[in-house]
Amino acid sequence: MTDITIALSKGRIFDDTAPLLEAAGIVSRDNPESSRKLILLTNRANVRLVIVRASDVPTYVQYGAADLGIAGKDVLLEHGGNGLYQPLDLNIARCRMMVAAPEGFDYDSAVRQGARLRIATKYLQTTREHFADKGVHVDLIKLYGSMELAPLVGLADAIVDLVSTGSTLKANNLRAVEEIMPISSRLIVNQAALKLKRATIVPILNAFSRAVNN
Ligand SMILES: Nc1ncnc2c1ncn2[C@@H]1O[C@H](COP(=O)(O)OP(=O)(O)OP(=O)(O)O)[C@@H](O)[C@H]1O
Ligand SMILES: O=P(O)(O)OC[C@H]1O[C@H](OP(=O)(O)OP(=O)(O)O)[C@H](O)[C@@H]1O
Repeated sequence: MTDITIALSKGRIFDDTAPLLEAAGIVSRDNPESSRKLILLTNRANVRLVIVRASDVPTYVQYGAADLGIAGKDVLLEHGGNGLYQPLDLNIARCRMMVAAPEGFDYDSAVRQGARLRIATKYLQTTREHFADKGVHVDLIKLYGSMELAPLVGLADAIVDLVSTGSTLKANNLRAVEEIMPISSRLIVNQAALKLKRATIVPILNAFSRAVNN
């Protein structure tokens, strides 16, 4: 029996993936919210889940430490996608990558006038590319979270972050001023594993695909 390892982050990705895994006949024996275990066994003796940071999922799959993984498009763009197949958009963890600025900040004028903007973000590659395409000069400030704070304390003029309901922006007197792209999570596969473990992996991919399209 071929062993399969699937890398997932806990929280929204695990929660939204659990029904898809179930459709593929895979049920975790533990809940990562209540367990401190990082390797979770499943009802299938040959399938295990590993729980990693969302932004680490592509790395585990790239190096073959996991055969499959679930990662947001935001994370995949920052990683670059080396060594990965991305066969399926799972349509889960949907949100939008946006530029956001304080309520009073005239973003459109600043861009029109060619001002050099200071942008705080966790998403350096995507942000750099977005503003380069627009021909806007930006100074990027790398943060790892709580981006919404940066414009409030003078660290940046604006941020690039993910927005879903908009309540985090609203709570911090920010508003979305530009959409960069819609985001959802994809199933990713190690390229070598797909060749070597094809007979085990393809039925899992097909079951995910059927569950997503239902
Ligand atoms: N508010 C949101 N609504 C829906 N999907 C979201 C939202 N925020 C993030 N996501 C998506 O879910 C994925 C996982 O988010 P999660 O909050 O679990 O990790 P993270 O905190 O962004 O990453 P890390 O732990 O590596 O810093 C993100 O990569 C993104 O694709
Ligand atoms: O528009 P909203 O529905 O308010 O969602 C947006 C928030 O969601 C994400 O954070 P998350 O909840 O993942 O927190 P984290 O970045 O600290 O993990 C994102 O970084 C925003 O802060």
